[in-house]
Amino acid sequence: MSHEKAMTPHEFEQALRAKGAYYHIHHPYHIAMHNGQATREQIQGWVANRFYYQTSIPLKDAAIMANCPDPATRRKWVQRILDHDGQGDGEGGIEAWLRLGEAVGLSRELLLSERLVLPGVRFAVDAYVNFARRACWQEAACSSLTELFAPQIHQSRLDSWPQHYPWIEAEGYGYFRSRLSQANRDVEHGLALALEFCDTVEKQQRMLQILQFKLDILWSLLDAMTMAYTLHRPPYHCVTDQPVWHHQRFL
Ligand SMILES: O=C(O)c1cc(C(=O)O)c2c(n1)C(=O)C(=O)c1cc(C(=O)O)[nH]c1-2
Repeated sequence: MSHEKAMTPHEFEQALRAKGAYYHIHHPYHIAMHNGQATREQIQGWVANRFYYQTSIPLKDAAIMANCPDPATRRKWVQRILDHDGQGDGEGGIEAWLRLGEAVGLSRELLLSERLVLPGVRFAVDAYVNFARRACWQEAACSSLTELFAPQIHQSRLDSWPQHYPWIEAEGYGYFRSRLSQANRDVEHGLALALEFCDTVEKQQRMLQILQFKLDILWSLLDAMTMAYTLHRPPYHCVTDQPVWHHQRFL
């Protein structure tokens, strides 16, 4: 047992928010996209690789629900799955992302085939899903708190991409727009869970490490994309110019 005193809920929230310094909005790949310096191949690579994150989020949220015995929490959490999968006649985030793919010149079939998903991206995203399966549901739930920083990143794309990339069709931007309010609602729930659950210094320190783990995942996605699309060193580049890496989900 540590003799250090736990932070107050307000201080703990500030400590979680301070992790925004490490959000992927600060990654050079993301900065280049924001500044209009990204090539068509870099934008397409990002959209195709991020699709793997999009399709994995509902698996991650279902894993959290599978471990959560509290009906009140599940009742709220299930909305996250519906946001991505759609409900009734309403299309969800996965469909919106496929439209983003089309808007940047990638067919639905190509995105769905996962052929462009780099191994490093796959491993990082799979680590998130596997963490959600193994961890206690409160820790897994709070690992979504990078979403504290997400509305700003979606807004920044809406502000900058249409100016820099006139070749991207406007219908593609629906996903970013819909996440502005969805992410804010998710964060309200996630933050309340975190502040209630982390009532000791040990739990608070562990949760800050979990948030860093999640930030590391997002950063690693862009590192893998930098290797492939900026440095032109995709996997096996010194052996073959074919994308021979696996494109199957082994979760
Ligand atoms: O575009 C982004 O930069 C970004 C980041 C994140 C994030 O911070 O994890 C999410 C999303 N988008 C997103 O669209 C989304 O649905 C989402 C769900 C989650 C999560 O951890 O449950 N993160 C994110």
